[in-house]
Amino acid sequence: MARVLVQRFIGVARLCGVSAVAGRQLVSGHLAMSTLPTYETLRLTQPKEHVVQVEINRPEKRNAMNQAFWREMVECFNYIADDNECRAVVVSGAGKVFSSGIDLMDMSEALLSPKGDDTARTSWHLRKFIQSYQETFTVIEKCTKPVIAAIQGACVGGGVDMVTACDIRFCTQDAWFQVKEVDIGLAADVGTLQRLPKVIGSRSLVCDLVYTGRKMMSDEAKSSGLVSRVFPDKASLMEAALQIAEDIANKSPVAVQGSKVNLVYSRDHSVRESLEYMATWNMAMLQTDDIMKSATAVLQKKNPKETVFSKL
Ligand SMILES: CCC/C=C/C=C/C(=O)SCCNC(=O)CCNC(=O)[C@H](O)C(C)(C)COP(=O)(O)OP(=O)(O)OC[C@H]1O[C@@H](n2cnc3c(N)ncnc32)[C@H](O)[C@@H]1OP(=O)(O)O
Repeated sequence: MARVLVQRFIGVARLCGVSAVAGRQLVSGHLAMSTLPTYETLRLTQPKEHVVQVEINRPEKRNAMNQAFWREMVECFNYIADDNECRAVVVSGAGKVFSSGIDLMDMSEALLSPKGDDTARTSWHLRKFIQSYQETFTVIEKCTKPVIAAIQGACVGGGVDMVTACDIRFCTQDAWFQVKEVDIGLAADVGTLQRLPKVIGSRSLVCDLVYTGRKMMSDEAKSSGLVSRVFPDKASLMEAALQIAEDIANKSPVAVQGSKVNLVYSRDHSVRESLEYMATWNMAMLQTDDIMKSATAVLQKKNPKETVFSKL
């Protein structure tokens, strides 16, 4: 029976022009890559085919999020969202910590002393400013490519806002997390209060962390579900993060990115609404050639790397 199915799939796959080409496209021993943009605060590299690594690159300031960072993240993720070579993203921090949160020495004047002709106008501008900072992390969620956060050392304030917008979180044993906004006199306003309760199940724990600003160490981060895996050091963390990114990038981008879109949707809607959305989504996406390619590879017990999917 299995053989008949394999032959049937192979027959149809041939008709569809599917070729199970082995290996990746290497150019003189290097992965072929499109030119990645350069930024002041972010370093983009392509460590594996179809994988982009976004590294916050201010290690001497513990990757504090200065004004350039808040702007560049939006540019960077809009670029990645449109880059059909990229199928998975790893975000990380250069040096010994992931991020120390907002740059306390480079906070925008729009935040510290908002201007306007009266209270309404001042508030209006401040609201727009806050929304623009919210977009810095919402772009991670809007980007249909899965984003894996690799966290070492401190992940403070804005760092927590950032990683809660990611799809998968891994950390090192020495990692710690701190929703520190109350300590600088504000309610966290760029994602933590909205996303953290959906990431970790316990509302009591969320309130405990948010109201006290205490540190949560990696073991508690793991037991609460904030991170799914803990590694002894940064080297093993990065290896695992890049490996899972590569595994994801080897699969059908139609299947993976459709899954992300629908997971994000279902987090914010009822099961009934989400099933409706899914049915409408898949009435188009089920017509992809990727199903035939993937099913043929499964039946032939091929390594997923051997199946080549066209760009999305
Ligand atoms: C609309 C607004 C939305 C956004 C809100 C966001 C809010 C937040 O993010 S609240 C959290 C603010 N962050 C902090 O309170 C953390 C402050 N930093 C630390 O606690 C420590 O630096 C840390 C534990 C992260 C690391 O400690 P370590 O001993 O390894 O380094 P340091 O010697 O302290 O720092 C080295 C240099 O980095 C500078 N630096 C560190 N954090 C920040 C920061 N958040 N902003 C600006 N600069 C930072 C520090 O001053 C040192 O610089 P230098 O003296 O020039 O060497």
